[in-house]
Amino acid sequence: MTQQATTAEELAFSQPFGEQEQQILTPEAIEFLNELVTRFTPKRNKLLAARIQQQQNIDNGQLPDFISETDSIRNSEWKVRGIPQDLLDRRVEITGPVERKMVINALNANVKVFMADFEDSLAPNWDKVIDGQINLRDAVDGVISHTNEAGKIYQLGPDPAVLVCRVRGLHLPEKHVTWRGESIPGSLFDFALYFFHNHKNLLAKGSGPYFYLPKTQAWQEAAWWSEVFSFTEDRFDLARGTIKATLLIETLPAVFQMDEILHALRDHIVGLNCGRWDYIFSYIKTLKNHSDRVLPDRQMVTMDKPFLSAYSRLLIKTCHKRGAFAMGGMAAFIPSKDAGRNTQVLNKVKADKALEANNGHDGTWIAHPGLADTAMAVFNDVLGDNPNQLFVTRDDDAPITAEQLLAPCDGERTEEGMRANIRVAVQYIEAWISGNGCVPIYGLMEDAATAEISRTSIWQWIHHQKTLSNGTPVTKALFRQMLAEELRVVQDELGEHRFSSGRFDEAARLMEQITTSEELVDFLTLPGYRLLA
Ligand SMILES: CC(=O)SCCNC(=O)CCNC(=O)[C@H](O)C(C)(C)COP(=O)(O)OP(=O)(O)OC[C@H]1O[C@@H](n2cnc3c(N)ncnc32)[C@H](O)[C@@H]1OP(=O)(O)O
Ligand SMILES: O=CC(=O)O
Ligand SMILES: [Mg+2]
Repeated sequence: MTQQATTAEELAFSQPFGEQEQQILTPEAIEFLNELVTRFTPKRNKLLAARIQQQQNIDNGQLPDFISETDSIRNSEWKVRGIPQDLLDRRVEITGPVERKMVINALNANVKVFMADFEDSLAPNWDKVIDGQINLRDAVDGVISHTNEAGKIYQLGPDPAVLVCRVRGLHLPEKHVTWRGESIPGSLFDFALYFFHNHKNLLAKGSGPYFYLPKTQAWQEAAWWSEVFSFTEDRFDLARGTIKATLLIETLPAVFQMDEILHALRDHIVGLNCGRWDYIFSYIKTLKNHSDRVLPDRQMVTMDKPFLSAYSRLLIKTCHKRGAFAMGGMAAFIPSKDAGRNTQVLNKVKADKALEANNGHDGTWIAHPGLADTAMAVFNDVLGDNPNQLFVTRDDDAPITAEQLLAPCDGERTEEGMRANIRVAVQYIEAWISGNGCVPIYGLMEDAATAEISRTSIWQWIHHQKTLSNGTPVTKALFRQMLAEELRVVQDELGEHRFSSGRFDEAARLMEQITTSEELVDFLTLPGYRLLA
């Protein structure tokens, strides 16, 4: 094992370079990473600072709105550069963390695209991000295989899904690599390494370096990505527009800037996606000081609620006007081994996907291969012989207003809802700090986005002194009492062995801190990352 302290100018690596690192962190790859970090980190830091400024305005009473300075972009005619052949039909996309077996299963599923995730579903400990890069490289090379403990061999089938890599959000650092003494942006780490190791082979087989960009809050962030992509294309002598991105509209500020985002990235963008779970989290976070917009129990906040329906319809309208895809999002249900319950799950998924397809979305997300046939059948029905629904312009939809996008969501806040939020958030945090970023809890897929909704809901209910439907005021004391009680419930559910060998004390401590703090903690993954290897 070689200890690699510093390399290429100023990047410093805190981890030893073992066999895995040596495959991915080659001198040439580091040189490219170093160029990106040096060139683009200062601007990224300014963009994060601008988020804080924007949030202060909203905290002081302003509501998010469309921007008047960019009227000309919204009101003029233009289109995005174009969509590559292998992305023209993406009616069902599976998502999942970049673990070896799951990568193979996802690529073999009955889907068009696999979104390989370094973000919401990955707890980015060092080994996992390096391993994830190796897995994706091997998948692109067509040589990925895996043998499980029972001896079952996993290999790629004949017609794997198109690979799209989701890099970490702009806020997430990669703490094992520093530049000028600061952690480098995780997004640049993921982008640089995936691009460097795969672009040639992807292009050689008629695909390309495709990315999903998460948690954007402003069109200037999209412009930053455009600069990163253009710089990379020039650096590797590739034609402008070779790198393609789909950007998640999953923050409240971003929904007001969709035209501007598409425009800023017009050489590279192929579509936007309704990342509904982060969007709901962002609605809570962005409007955290607005007592008239506190959300009810999490399960009440469904895509047919007016503010979410407006979001989906505006995204479709905006994208299709510009020749870009309008991707739907994730139903968090996962298959059940109980046949009766599974029928219910499939019916719920069917209804959710039918709403999206009938709205005009070009495709949708699933969290589990067991949902592929159901989602595919719904989209096949609506799309017919068309590969997508770019022709659905929704011209008859009345203009969608800021008021509709911000509309308060009706529904009860219940004691059971609050207790469920606690159990879900604590179990998720425990999994995350233990290195597992996506887990099934009570029949739902839970990841960083869904867990954020659970923990910020309680913060907001405390902050605005809301009352539960049984008349009990939500206070810090009530939360602390419930946290202790629900930990015992979790202990009973999981059994003594799992509970005592886990990190539930640390998870509960973190949950207590971020729920009772005066200021809302921006992302649970930031304090969580300090507890991750
Ligand atoms: C809000 C958002 O950001 S959504 C996007 C991020 N979230 C995700 O991507 C969720 C991805 N999904 C998952 O991680 C998983 O489905 C979980 C954790 C929710 C459930 O996983 P499990 O408990 O392993 O499910 P289960 O036991 O039913 O899996 C059955 C098989 O399907 C595989 N599988 C399950 N989900 C996936 C997936 N998303 N991709 C590929 N394979 C999968 C399992 O690996 C397992 O394979 P095997 O039979 O060969 O061993
Ligand atoms: O990333 C997707 C989401 O729903 O959040
Ligand atoms: Mg998300």
